[in-house]
Amino acid sequence: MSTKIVFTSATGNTKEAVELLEEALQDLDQDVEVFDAEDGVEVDEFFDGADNYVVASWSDGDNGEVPGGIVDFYDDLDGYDLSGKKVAVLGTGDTSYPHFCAAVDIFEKLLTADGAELAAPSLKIELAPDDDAIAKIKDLAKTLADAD
Ligand SMILES: Cc1cc2nc3c(=O)[nH]c(=O)nc-3n(C[C@H](O)[C@H](O)[C@H](O)COP(=O)(O)O)c2cc1C
Repeated sequence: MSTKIVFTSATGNTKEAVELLEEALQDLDQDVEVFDAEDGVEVDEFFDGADNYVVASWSDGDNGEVPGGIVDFYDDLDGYDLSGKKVAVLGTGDTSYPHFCAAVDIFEKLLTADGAELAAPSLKIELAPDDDAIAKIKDLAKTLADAD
């Protein structure tokens, strides 16, 4: 099985979560490709050639927004046909904001509206991954590896 991951991270928490997911998938003999959204990954190139697709983002704005680093990707996804694609969403956030991990909810809504199927429940992580979050990331990797 293969997984492509696109992420955005400003201070490193989401990047760390993505690196942990990449390692966990590789430990399960999965093929993994990771893309930083700030490098300008195109939606049609990203959603091609893998079994699973993961979108990972931190949350920005007082009421929760998609960060600037991944907003072009987000905008291009609006109305895109993702039927038949298996996706998962993860994000880091801060529970002191009114909408914890808002970008996770925003992406989950858009991806499913585009017809994608959730391969795993969305994963929300408080700031940098702690032991509990690391265990959940490993569970996510296992779910993705087992998805058919
Ligand atoms: C300007 C700003 C707005 C934020 N808004 C939210 C928010 O609405 N919800 C949330 O859960 N976290 C919010 N956060 C917290 C970040 O999402 C959190 O620190 C995250 O782990 C940063 O990820 P990164 O290290 O990958 O950049 C905000 C942080 C900043 C700086």
